[in-house]
Amino acid sequence: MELWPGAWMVVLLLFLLLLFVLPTLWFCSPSAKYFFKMAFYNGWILFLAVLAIPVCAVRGRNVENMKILRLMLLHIKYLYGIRVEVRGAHHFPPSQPYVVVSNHQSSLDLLGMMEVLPGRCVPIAKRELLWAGSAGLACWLAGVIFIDRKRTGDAISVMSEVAQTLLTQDVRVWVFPEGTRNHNGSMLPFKRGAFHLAVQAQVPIVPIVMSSYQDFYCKKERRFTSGLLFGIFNF
Ligand SMILES: CCCCCCCCCCCCCC(=O)SCCNC(=O)CCNC(=O)[C@H](O)C(C)(C)COP(=O)(O)OP(=O)(O)OC[C@H]1O[C@@H](n2cnc3c(N)ncnc32)[C@H](O)[C@@H]1OP(=O)(O)O
Ligand SMILES: CCCCCCCC/C=C\CCCCCCCC(=O)OC[C@@H](O)COP(=O)(O)O
Repeated sequence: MELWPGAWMVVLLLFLLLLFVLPTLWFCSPSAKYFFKMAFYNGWILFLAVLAIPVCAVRGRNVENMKILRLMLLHIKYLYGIRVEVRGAHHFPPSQPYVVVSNHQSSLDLLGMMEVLPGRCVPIAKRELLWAGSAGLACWLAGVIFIDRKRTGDAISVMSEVAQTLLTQDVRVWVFPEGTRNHNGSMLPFKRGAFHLAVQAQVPIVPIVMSSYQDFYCKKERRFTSGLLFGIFNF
């Protein structure tokens, strides 16, 4: 197929325009910067998941695969200039099943979570994440537990099974008891599942708090800067 001779010129002009417009937006518009950073965050995780899938598939669905995901995600904080400070990590019980409960501000929590994720620990996630392309498959291979939040009965029976698995397969579980992301500076009332789980399995609860992202990230204001710290306090 022959291209119309002026077509190359148009393509070149569009390319130059992009070359000029994108950096201008990046430096002049905090909202555009926010969108680029979030788009790259999701896109990069989807890409990393593509790499992780064949490695994890060797073992099949296995909680040990979570180590692979963790190692693959640890560098993201450097890309975003986020320094993660962990305090009190020694409070993790050394070697026994337990339920970690932590606050949930945004998908950036993944960075803090990966920083401290103990061995053989899997998060409980909303079922929709299973359909998030490569990330969903990687999560499934790493043993992430999916619950359908719209069907309380089903979610409860999944969690009762988890209570058994916790003990028989020496697994730890990470639950966001608020049940959804909440970035308004306070905490939502807790859902009860994590606590039923700990009682049913007779295991301790380990609370973790990630400090507010307000200094460097705010979805409402479309603001996402870098170089600021968030701490994780485990007490
Ligand atoms: C490289 C690629 C990498 C990819 C990334 C990898 C990492 C991915 C990380 C992903 C991170 C993703 C992060 C995410 O996706 S966060 C979103 C998903 N997580 C959650 O929803 C948190 C867990 N939710 C719960 O625990 C809720 O309680 C559930 C969902 C179970 C029900 O919620 P619901 O709102 O419907 O109701 P309710 O809590 O008011 O409870 C209702 C009633 O049921 C009773 N009840 C509850 N539970 C139990 C039980 N177990 N046994 C017996 N009874 C139980 C309870 O006492 C109450 O009864 P009563 O007291 O009023 O009489
Ligand atoms: C081919 C299909 C492409 C689908 C593209 C999907 C894009 C998503 C890509 C990557 C996702 C990265 C994994 C992020 C893990 C954190 C997930 C998360 O934070 O889920 C939110 C959940 O806790 C609460 O959900 P809601 O606040 O109730 O909502």
